[in-house]
Amino acid sequence: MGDTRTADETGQGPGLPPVITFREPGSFARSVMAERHPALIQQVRDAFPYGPRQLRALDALLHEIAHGVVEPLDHGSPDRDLWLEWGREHLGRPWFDTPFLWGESYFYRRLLDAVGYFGEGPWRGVDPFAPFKRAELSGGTVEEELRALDDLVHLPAAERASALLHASLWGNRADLGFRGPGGAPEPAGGTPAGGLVADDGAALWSLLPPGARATVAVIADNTGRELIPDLVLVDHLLRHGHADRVVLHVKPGPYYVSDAMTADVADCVRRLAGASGEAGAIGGRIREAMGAGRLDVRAHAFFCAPFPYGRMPGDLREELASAALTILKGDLNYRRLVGDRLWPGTTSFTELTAYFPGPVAALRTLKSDVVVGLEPRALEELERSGHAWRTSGTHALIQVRP
Ligand SMILES: O=P(O)(O)OC[C@H]1O[C@](O)(CO)[C@@H](O)[C@@H]1O
Repeated sequence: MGDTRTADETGQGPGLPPVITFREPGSFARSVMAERHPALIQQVRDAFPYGPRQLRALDALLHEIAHGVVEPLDHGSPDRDLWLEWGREHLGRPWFDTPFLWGESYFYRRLLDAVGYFGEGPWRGVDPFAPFKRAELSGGTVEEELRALDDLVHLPAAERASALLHASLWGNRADLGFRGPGGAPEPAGGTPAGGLVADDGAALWSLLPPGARATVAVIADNTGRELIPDLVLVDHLLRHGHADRVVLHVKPGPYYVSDAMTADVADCVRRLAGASGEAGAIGGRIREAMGAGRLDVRAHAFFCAPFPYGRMPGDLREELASAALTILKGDLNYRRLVGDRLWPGTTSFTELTAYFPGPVAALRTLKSDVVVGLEPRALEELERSGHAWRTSGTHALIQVRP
């Protein structure tokens, strides 16, 4: 069957670089659908004593991805109609023909259907990724990272601020989906293996002068080893007057394995508050800030939608417009911010994000092909390195559009 979709529907409009799909043999996106997703289904299958219904549904999803076409959500799924609309151009076609952003997002939604997350039965509301999140939170690495906070207490404020910003940035490398079977190994030792390919850190701090009574929005990404340093940074912003109020945006449901939901925020705050030393003090202050409404948690449905932020609904746009700065964490949020396309690496970050309702800062380790805003010389050097710098999580960036 020929492709009868219009340029708009495929996202391959004139003048724009191609939208990334799973089609390209050897591409990173293809490996996500062909290797990572099947491995993840197996991990979830192993982690729970599911009944025959869930096991059959997981097997069917696995088979559908490899051999079938994209099927709609189950009858009775609360958002079936929404996804019928969102998937109008993709349902009924092979999974590998769908855009990377849409297909990956829909995969996670289908996984929730398979395990009965939205169903009427006993598995309703059981986060299929909870065991992985729990193991990370109670593990030795988090323990060490919490203890390391004691070393920062006596640093001058500016140095501490920079250290906390970098901890939040590199926390994005600790991504459970990324580390799973089929994923690249995590660089050892918790220290950054590459460097920053762009560093607008100074511009970020200049947008948050102490005493400005600003609201800062943080669009969170992963829980655990990423959300903990995010919360530590939030505490610093509130405590040192860089922000008067912080709104932390999380996902309304399980997504991309380790993405933070409200329940995960609660677990991370509990983990902090239960620790000794500076970590415990920070946990106590975060609880207080939440109780006083200085730290608000929101879970807008759009954060699990398969679209770039250019399509954000009016209420979210209005909310972000009122922030002095939106800090946007992680790789997926970056793809949604600039558009999941094969942009030339020197494309202007400022121009691509001009539509965003207010000043925005992206904090991201590189875990997919999309990257913009690089200096031509830096890009050349990276390309010459022969290293998988775009996808291996060894490099990171801080990019700001004031
Ligand atoms: O948690 P992050 O930083 O958004 O990373 C998620 C990234 O991992 C992947 O899901 C691949 O496993 C990418 O497609 C995605 O951009």
